[in-house]
Amino acid sequence: MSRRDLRIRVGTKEPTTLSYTDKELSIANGRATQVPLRQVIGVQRSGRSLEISYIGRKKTADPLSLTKLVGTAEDAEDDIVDAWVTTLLHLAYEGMGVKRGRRLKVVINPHGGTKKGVATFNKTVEPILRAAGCSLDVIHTTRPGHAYEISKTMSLDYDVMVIVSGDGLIHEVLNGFAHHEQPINAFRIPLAPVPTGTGNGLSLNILGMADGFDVCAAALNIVKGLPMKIDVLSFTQNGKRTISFMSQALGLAADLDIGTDHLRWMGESRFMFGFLRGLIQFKPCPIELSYKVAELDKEKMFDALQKRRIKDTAKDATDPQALHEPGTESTALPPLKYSATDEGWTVVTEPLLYVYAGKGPYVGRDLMTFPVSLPDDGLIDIAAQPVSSRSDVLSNLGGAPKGEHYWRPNLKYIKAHAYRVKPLAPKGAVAVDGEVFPLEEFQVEAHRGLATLLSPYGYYAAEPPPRPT
Ligand SMILES: Nc1ncnc2c1ncn2[C@@H]1O[C@H](COP(=O)(O)OP(=O)(O)OP(=O)(O)O)[C@@H](O)[C@H]1O
Repeated sequence: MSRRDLRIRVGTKEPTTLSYTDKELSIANGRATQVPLRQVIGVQRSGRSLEISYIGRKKTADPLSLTKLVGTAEDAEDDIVDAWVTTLLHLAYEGMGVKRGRRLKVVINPHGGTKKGVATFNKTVEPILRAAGCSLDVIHTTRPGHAYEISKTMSLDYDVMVIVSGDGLIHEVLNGFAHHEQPINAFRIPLAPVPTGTGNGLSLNILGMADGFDVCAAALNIVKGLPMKIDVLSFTQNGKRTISFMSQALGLAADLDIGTDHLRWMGESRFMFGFLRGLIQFKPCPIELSYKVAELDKEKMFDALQKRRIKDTAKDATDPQALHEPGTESTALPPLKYSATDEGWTVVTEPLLYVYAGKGPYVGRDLMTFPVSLPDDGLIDIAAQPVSSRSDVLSNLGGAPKGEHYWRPNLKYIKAHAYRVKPLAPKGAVAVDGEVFPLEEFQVEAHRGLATLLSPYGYYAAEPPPRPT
């Protein structure tokens, strides 16, 4: 038996042989189960008794869940058991660049989504975090704006900020960080969402469509995810700067978020309802859009995304020096770089039905609005739909869940350093990360790699739509 094998007796059954490689733990008792070491989260040991905790699927089609394998190593000396456990845990944590026993600040919105945040956290998420030896400091929000205050004033000696809610609370937390007395250090604390809201776009972007709503996958990301730097955007209106991490929506796109609040019972379908309602009205949005162009060629943007997904990005992304632009080493929020009077703004002259701008592929379950968005290119993706026919727009909409609208020639897709919007009529609204702002002149620019997420992959997990043949 190699030093990596250990026989334990589980209950009265035949002995189970446990063995590990650098990649996985194998559990064999008649049939063998392989558990990737990334999914092994903890071992409790008392003498020769062991409790091994891991996240897995009981059957292939089952959701992820926490399993605790309890047994006694009857025929091994204490020090053999000790060495076996120590090496296994080392491979499952430090060997993957992950610190054991992360200190977590956990913010839960009891009113997010279907109001199951607290129950879900207590029943499913917390046991995983405890089994992984994390320390928890849990706060339930009591009102809108509470998460903003918490993150604005919190001590920065946490390894992770866990947010149990939807995208609205993430927006609040990032704005709290922006107003923290040490904003740059606050933004260095990685965020890890647990999807219990109505809109969980960030969770989809981190975990992908298959796992994006799986709170066990989210819990595993809290325990084992690696830091991934992301750009955040400054939305500036009337001299006031708001941090936006996901989207700004105008025209038909704003109809998704605005005026559908009373339809929360519909869950995410309310966004589709809003879109269809806007489509029936089919009004161009009364704005002038101008941008500082970085790229207009969809082929090149797609290739850049593919390259990014191939290389081992988690390593690059964890190196803060690689991504922070000069100037962000200071403790203050980076200053704005662009103004209306600069040279080099491109003005869009044709009428637009909607403008959707932001970061991260998914903005919701049925909408992969920015399929080629990169976490840290320092650029804003803009999808602008010129006024064409309803059937054209409907075809684009049909492909939106998988981002297929991206390749349609009648959709303008721009990567920009910054953009500006000037209203041409006094009425309307802009939705910033789902929050309503008046349609008054505003500017948006990107801050490269300013904030941090935990990610299993080191890149956004959305599958971009294939290039049409
Ligand atoms: N205790 C509370 N009572 C009422 N509202 C709260 C409470 N705590 C936080 N909120 C507010 O709930 C809003 C929605 O939160 P969040 O986005 O996380 O959930 P959601 O269900 O996905 O909502 P949305 O669809 O607006 O994104 C936030 O703007 C936040 O300010």
